[in-house]
Amino acid sequence: MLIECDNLSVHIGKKSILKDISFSISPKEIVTILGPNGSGKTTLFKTLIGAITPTSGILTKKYRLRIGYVPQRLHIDETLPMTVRRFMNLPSGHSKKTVADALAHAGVPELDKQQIIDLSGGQFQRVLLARALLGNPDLLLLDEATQGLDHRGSADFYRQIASVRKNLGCAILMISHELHVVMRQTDRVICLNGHICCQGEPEVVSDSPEYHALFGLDQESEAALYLHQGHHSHSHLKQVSNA
Ligand SMILES: Nc1ncnc2c1ncn2[C@@H]1O[C@H](COP(=O)(O)OP(=O)(O)OP(=O)(O)O)[C@@H](O)[C@H]1O
Repeated sequence: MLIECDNLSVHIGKKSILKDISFSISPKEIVTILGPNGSGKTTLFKTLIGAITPTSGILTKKYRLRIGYVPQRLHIDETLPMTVRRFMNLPSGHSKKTVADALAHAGVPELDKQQIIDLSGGQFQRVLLARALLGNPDLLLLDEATQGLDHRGSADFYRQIASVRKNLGCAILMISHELHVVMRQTDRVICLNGHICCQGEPEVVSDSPEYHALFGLDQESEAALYLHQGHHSHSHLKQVSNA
């Protein structure tokens, strides 16, 4: 077990933001957090990295757990010329090989001399991913890392994430709005709306009434479309667990 939340609650001022959150992440697992705007996803991430102290409950981390963080977006001043290699060496320097390896794992080995402002959205997200890999994380947190990418760009990015897990063996916890795009690459989904509404394997969650209540029919039909494009059986699925 890398990280475990046991009945975690977070209040900011008098407002309850997260209530009775319990889940754990095992080594090499890919877990996706889904939730509508304002459901507490970012607050949960901030709590996991220690930027917010839970009001109650217990957060347990593996001794010396290394966490890599890929932010939703990062604003770079467009007047500031900066190559990818320089960006990768901020705030602290790394060997040329370490930077090259991280870019290769993120699927963009050729970008090191490029100017940051010339990168496409998808390339920049991969550079942010490479930067998060520099510390050789046990657990990678991705906060809506595909925001602004189209479906194909998002699907490509999630495939890259799956290959990072395969090649580097780190666990991945990511926030996404797109269950239908991410479901092939995720082991487990947690639906959050201040509390955990449901969690389980992606196909089970996408069929669950809790998920439908949270996301409505649009997501339902899109998820069904993606699900039935694949050739798999539903018979082996585990039960969804309700919190
Ligand atoms: N520092 C803060 N002070 C007061 N309220 C806050 C603070 N941070 C978050 N909140 C509130 O907590 C709730 C959850 O916010 P959070 O950013 O965690 O949600 P989210 O699921 O990440 O949303 P989004 O999908 O829009 O990014 C919101 O109602 C937000 O207004």
